[in-house]
Parts: sequence; structure tokens; C-alpha cells
Amino acid sequence: MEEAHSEQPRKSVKQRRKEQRKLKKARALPEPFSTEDVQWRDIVALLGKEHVDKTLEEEKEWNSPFDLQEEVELEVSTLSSDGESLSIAPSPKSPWVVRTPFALPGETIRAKIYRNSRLHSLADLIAVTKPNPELRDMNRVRCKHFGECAGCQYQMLSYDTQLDLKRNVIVKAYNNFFGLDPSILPSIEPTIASPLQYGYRTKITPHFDAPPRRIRAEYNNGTLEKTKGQPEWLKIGFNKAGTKNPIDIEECPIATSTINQRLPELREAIINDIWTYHKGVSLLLRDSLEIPETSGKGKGSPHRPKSLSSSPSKTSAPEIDSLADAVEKHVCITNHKATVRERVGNKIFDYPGHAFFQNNNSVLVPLTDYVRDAVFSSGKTSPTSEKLTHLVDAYCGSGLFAIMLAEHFQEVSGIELSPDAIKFATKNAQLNGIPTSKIQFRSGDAANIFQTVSHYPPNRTVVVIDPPRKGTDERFIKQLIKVGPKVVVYVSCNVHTQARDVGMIMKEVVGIDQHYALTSLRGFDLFPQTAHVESVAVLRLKDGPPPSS
Ligand SMILES: C[S@@+](CC[C@H](N)C(=O)[O-])C[C@H]1O[C@@H](n2cnc3c(N)ncnc32)[C@H](O)[C@@H]1O
Repeated sequence: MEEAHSEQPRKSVKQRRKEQRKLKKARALPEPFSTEDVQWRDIVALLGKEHVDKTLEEEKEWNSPFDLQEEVELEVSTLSSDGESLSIAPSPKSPWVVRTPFALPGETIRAKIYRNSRLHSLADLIAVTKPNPELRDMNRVRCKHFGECAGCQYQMLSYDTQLDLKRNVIVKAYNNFFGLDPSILPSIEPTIASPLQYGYRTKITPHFDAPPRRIRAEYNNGTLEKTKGQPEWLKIGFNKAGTKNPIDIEECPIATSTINQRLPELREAIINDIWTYHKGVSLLLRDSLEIPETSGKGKGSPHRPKSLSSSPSKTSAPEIDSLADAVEKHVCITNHKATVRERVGNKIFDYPGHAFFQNNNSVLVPLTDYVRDAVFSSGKTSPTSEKLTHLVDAYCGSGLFAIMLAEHFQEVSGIELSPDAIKFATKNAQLNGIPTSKIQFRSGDAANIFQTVSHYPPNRTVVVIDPPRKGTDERFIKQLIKVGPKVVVYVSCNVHTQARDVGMIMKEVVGIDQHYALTSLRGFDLFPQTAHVESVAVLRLKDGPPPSS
């Protein structure tokens, strides 16, 4: 024993402290507003706060009643905000939650535990032993990888049920993260449907790993039996649910047909060249309108990000005359630096392949029309209200909201961190015939916009905020409150950080005795068949003190 013990390499004090710090960090409660925090709140809600607090106090929150690889029969209680099912461990086990993908409330399932965590375990779904016929209809499923691929969670559900579930995510987010009494919220309206429920995704990024070291060594020393075609270990696609490993995907039914037509060709090129890859690669496939030759090279080289060519294309104003001819022809862009073009209603948007653009073109007219109507209809409530004449598009990307709404305002300003996106936003204004005397874009942190639009009359100004998932920040909110624009529309792909930020905005005093009231809140379905929801909150300046927290 003694000897065996002495063979263990001795850890230095520094190493031990580092390990302890790592363990402590791993065991700390999730970062507020993070994905883990959202999942944790759902677990707490299911187990009950009292039980959770007691278990944390007794430090028993890691005492899982399950062994790894254990198979269990479970009755699903509810769905988490990310679309995974939550079940309570059957008695006599201690109250404990199991998260399993692809199962629905009211179903009995068999699942296999693969990880134990704080007060919950993660499990793979093995079988649905008693389906819930009110929710599940497997005839609705259009993808052969559904149930394995991490991309979609809801293909077995009716579309109406998907929309209801998304509304419920917004309700929960505001209950958990709003920071003010949820009774002051307006009723959350039904989620607006996407016109397309399949074939809508204009961007996909399948990925693959380079040959594993051992297999490459065998290939190099000639001991590998070389067969034609795709090696068994090579998977080009999206992650398998619950893992970071890709599964092989030849077709993605939620992506557009243009993307699906191009995918096999890209896959074949990778299979042929696979031994030249030393690192894993994420591919880019974007559905674009064909850009006339004169205005730049839209297609770019096929798939290797490192061999990307040239800078974004130059497009000139007269090009708009030839746009009508180009609209019908779609091409698939695979070059991160190439220019992508999309039509939204009667406007054209160009942007670089690598940059952000909303991934569901079919819903962009309803979304921007909704923002327009929400802004102007709420203005009718008071006959003495000033006309809204100025628009700020904060976090503007390549100018979607600024350009789509420009015709309703006298002056428009957009701000965005990426100088590249700003270059395109400026070009898009030109492309759509909006003069620089009316619309201007600047690159920089969103909070800086308030200095540059200090001449905008606050009581006639609308601010649209569309930040990344982490939401906006204190600096931006402080400036916003100081200026006090009449209407604020907060569009977000993360309703949890939106709820936090909206709560922060609403509890501030604006001017002498005003505050922001939330006049409408609803989801937009930009991502059918998945659990994601876009949320739109409309805030309007009202007289009187803010509600107490
Ligand atoms: C969700 S996208 C919205 C883009 C645009 N509104 C649209 O719909 O196409 C968020 C954008 O915010 C930008 N961004 C991130 N942090 C920022 C910051 N601190 N200030 C300004 N823009 C920022 C990102 O580059 C990204 O383009």
C-alpha cells in the first residue's frame, strides 16, 4: 500500500489550491442571466424553492440519486425554457430533476443518465414508452436526424403549440428576471408566427473535425486501408444533442432550398480533401440574391475560411435599377468575406458573409412592420402627443431597422460596434435611395450614440435597441434615461437579458417625474421547430413616478 501510494505524483500546494479554486468555481451557482442560470431557475421552480434552499444549506445538492449510465423510467413534468424535458426522479429517490431532450410533458420515457450536476442529472432519451398523443405526432417530423441533432427540439409538435410554448418562455423570463413586480406587466400577447416554418434558415454553419491523430498516423505510414468515399469517422454536420461532436447531415429541412442544393457539393469537396485538414472547420452557407457581376464577386471561393479572398464588394447607387432582375435568382455564399444580399420588402440589404443578419428572411417584413405599428399606434393615445420624427437604431448591424423604418421619420441614426457592418449600413442606405442628409451610421459602442444625436428632440424620438444575447449595459441604460426618448423598442434574441434590462429601464425616474411603462410585449418566431424565441418589448414614457421594486 505504502509503495503504491508513494508512486502517485505528489501535487504541489499551488496545484492543490488551483484544483480547489477550480472545484469551487464549478460548484458556484450559475452566473446570473446565463443559459445555466435560466436552466437552474426551471429546476428550482420544479423542485420548489424551499426544498432547494434546504438542500443547498445542507450541502447535499451534488448527492445525485443516480449512477452514470443508469437507465431510468421517468414521467415528464414540464419543458425547460430551452426545450428540454424536466422530470422528477421517481420515489423513493430524493427530489431530483432529470433533463432529457426530445420528450414532452405527460410522457413516460426511458432515459440514460450521462452526467450528474447540481440537483439535476442530464440523460439521453432512449425511448418514449408512453407518448402524449395530445402533443406528439411523429408524422410532423421532416428531418431524419430529428431526435439526434441538437438543432431542432420541436418538430413533433403542432406549430400552434410551438408558438404557445414560446409565449410561456417569455412569461417565465419576466417572472424570473424582470426585477420588478410582474403584476405591472401588460398581458403577453400571442407569439407572431413565421410565414415559413421549414426552409426558412438563410444561414447554416455545419462543421467537421480534422482526421484524428491516430488515424492520420496510420494514413501517413501506409497502414490505413484506403477506401474511396467518406471515412466512417468523418461527420460533417451539427452537434449531436448533449455533445460537442458533429453528426453527419446531408440535408437540413429548416434551411432554404438554395442552401440544401449546395450542401452536397461542399461535403464532397471536404471528403476528397480531408487529409489536408489539420484543424476542424466550421463551414458557412448563406442564401443570397445573386449580385450582378458589375457590383462585385458575390459567390467567393468554396469553403476554406483561411483561403478567403478580397474585401467586400463595391456597389453603386445605379445598381438599384438592375435589382429587379436579380431578385429571383438565389445563390449560396460560402466565403466569409463575400457580400451577401437579401431583399426585405422593397429594400435591399448587403452585408459581409461573416456578419450578423437575421436568419429568417420570411419574418423580417412582419417584424419591422410590427415595430412600426407598435411605435405609431401607441402614439395615438394622447391627442396632445408630439409627432414622432427621429429614430435611433442602436446595435444596428447593417441597418435593418433604420432603413426599413426610415420613410416614417425625418432623421435616422444608427450605431454599431463593427466598422465593417457600418460600412455596409451606409452603403445599404445609398442602395435604397435614402440620402445621407436623412440617415447616418456610426461605428462605436451603442451608448455613444446619445452624444451624436443630442439635437434630436427627446419627445419626438424613438430608440430601437437590438443588442446581442448578453443584452445592453448600464452605461447605455444611464444615457437612455438621461435623454428620455418618447418610445423605446427593445428587440431581443435573449428574452432573459431583455427582461432584466427592461426592468432596469422601468425603475428609473426620467426627467422630473416620468418613467417608462411597458406597453406591449410579445414573441416573434424567427426560429420555427426550435425552442428559441425573439421578443419585442415596447416602452413608452409616462407621467408619474416609476413603480417600486
Ligand atoms: C442582434 S444583432 C442586431 C443587428 C441588427 N439590428 C439586425 O437586426 O440586423 C446585434 C448587433 O450588435 C452589435 N454590437 C455588439 N455589441 C455592441 C455594442 N457595445 N455597441 C454597439 N453595437 C454592438 C453586434 O455587432 C451586432 O451587429
